[in-house]
Amino acid sequence: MVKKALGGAGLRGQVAGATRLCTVGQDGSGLTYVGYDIQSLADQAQFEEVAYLLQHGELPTASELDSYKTRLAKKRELPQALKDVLERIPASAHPMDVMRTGCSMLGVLEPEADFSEQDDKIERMLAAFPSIICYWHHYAANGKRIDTDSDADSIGEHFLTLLHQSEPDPTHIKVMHASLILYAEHEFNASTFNARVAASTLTDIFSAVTGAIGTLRGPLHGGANEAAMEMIQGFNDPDDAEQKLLKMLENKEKIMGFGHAVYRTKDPRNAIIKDWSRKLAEESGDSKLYDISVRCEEVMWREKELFCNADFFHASAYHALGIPTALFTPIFVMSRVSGWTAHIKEQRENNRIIRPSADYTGPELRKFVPLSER
Ligand SMILES: CC(=O)SCCNC(=O)CCNC(=O)[C@H](O)C(C)(C)COP(=O)(O)OP(=O)(O)OC[C@H]1O[C@@H](n2cnc3c(N)ncnc32)[C@H](O)[C@@H]1OP(=O)(O)O
Ligand SMILES: O=C([O-])CC(=O)C(=O)O
Repeated sequence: MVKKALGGAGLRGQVAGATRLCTVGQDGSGLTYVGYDIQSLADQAQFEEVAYLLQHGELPTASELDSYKTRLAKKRELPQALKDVLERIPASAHPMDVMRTGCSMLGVLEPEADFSEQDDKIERMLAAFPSIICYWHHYAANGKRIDTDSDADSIGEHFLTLLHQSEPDPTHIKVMHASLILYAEHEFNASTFNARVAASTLTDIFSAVTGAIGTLRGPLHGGANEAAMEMIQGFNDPDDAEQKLLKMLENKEKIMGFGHAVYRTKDPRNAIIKDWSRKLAEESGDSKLYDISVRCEEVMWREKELFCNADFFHASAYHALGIPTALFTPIFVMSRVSGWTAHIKEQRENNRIIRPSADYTGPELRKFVPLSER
């Protein structure tokens, strides 16, 4: 008898472990990081406070934050051997492949000898990831070898400084803080679960994060911000967006940036990034993509009761910051590495190898037929 494959249900709703790091979709506490509501964190905190919270379980005091940021700033520079590898990655590569390769190479050059080094390695990845993507971006585009150090006060500012090779607008730095906070952590999403499975084998932290980057890359997960951008750029105006969306829905196409595996009526991160996208549109006097995005949101809710997830309004917001579309998902990596590594630490604290069972759906026992008789 052929049984129904559980995998087809995507393990939806099944509890696969415990975490103190995050709630997703719980009534009354939709999204919290270590007990703090996402709205208050995105409104009031810097990303570094949130990264510290995830790593250490408490918000930092002013002096703890100061020394944390000083340590991170000292870890931005890349070793020459890593720059050499980045220079060999072709300009045609996807930046997520660059992130995956860069993370893996960092683990080759500066391996985690034992778990006592984990906090140092986590800080290294947080600090170095923006440098990795920007170094490759400039070298691949025009052969320019940028300085990967900067005087920036934060990870978001460092990224914008390296990307644009100029001092960022203060509003843009605030958007980066909010965006990195929104993307930092989300319980047992696919990439985090991947990181925990890897960690449960007691592998090193770079291997676990490298796997998570590969998982985040897919358009059903982190890659949706890039895919959403490609879609909305194909719409001329809100009416055109509505017509084309209706056609896509008729053709049963997936609309990127909509829907969620856990949330049923809204993603609490959407209102926050949507608000930033609106402010950026007002500030620049160019509201085309914002207006198109709002119409998409209306049509999707009206037609399918599907709502924007964290990715959808990130597309227009990042575009307004002058960020190339292919770099959208690498920014997600720069942020989510804080959540992945917090989960890796949590897994290591109380570890047992993660090894579920499968419901067998193959043939009954068969007699082996030798090659010559087949
Ligand atoms: C940060 C993040 O990773 S957030 C997620 C980013 N991903 C995307 O934006 C990609 C587009 N969205 C999707 O593919 C899905 O909504 C997922 C992957 C996020 C969640 O998938 P699921 O948990 O399987 O979705 P769910 O069970 O709610 O789907 C219900 C129905 O709505 C449909 N649906 C869900 N999302 C969409 C969408 N974006 N466009 C069109 N239809 C959709 C499903 O196909 C399904 O239809 P069916 O019953 O006829 O098969
Ligand atoms: O939780 C999920 O399945 C996907 C998601 O929104 C995230 O990882 O931020």
